[in-house]
Amino acid sequence: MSELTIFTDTEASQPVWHSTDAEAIQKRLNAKNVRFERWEADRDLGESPDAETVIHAYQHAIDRLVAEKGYQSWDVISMRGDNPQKEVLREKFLSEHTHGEDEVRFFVEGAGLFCLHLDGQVYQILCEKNDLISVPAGTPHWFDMGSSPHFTAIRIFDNQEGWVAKFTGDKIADAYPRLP
Ligand SMILES: CSCCC(=O)/C(O)=C/O
Ligand SMILES: [Fe+2]
Ligand code: NI
Repeated sequence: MSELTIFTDTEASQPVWHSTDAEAIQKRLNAKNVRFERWEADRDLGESPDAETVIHAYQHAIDRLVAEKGYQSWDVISMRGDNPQKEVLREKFLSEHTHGEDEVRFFVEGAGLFCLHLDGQVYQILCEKNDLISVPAGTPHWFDMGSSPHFTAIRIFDNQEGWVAKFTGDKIADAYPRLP
């Protein structure tokens, strides 16, 4: 179940708001210009799908986003607990960063925790299968995949280069809850 938990950016131990209600989550996020929708991730991808399989299965969803917003490229990130890169990648995404474009992600398997640093607050969104999220360009954020990751997400970019991040150097992520 998707969840949103909101903290102030000065008190990491006491949430100020929490919900698992998709409509309430959407309302809160839309108020911050964050797009959050429940799409349908209903294709059978097998145990450990490669990128081509995922793209092929969800070309209709990619086409819809491209038609809507003119996005230019996409890729697939798929993580499992046995990935030898899991610790390195977890650390990388746990460093607060920004992108020069909206961060558009469609979760087609599993779950991961997006943490947005917005207007003096921290929005922790547990995104799961079926969730489409789009975080505005320039929003400081981090992402936790947990110690035993299990997710597949399609990443849609408004550039030809794909994933480009600017790390803020702020250690704020260290203070906030993470996935087990
Ligand atoms: C579910 S995609 C996570 C990795 C990533 O692309 C990113 O930018 C995290 O902030
Ligand atoms: Fe990011
Ligand atoms: Ni909860």
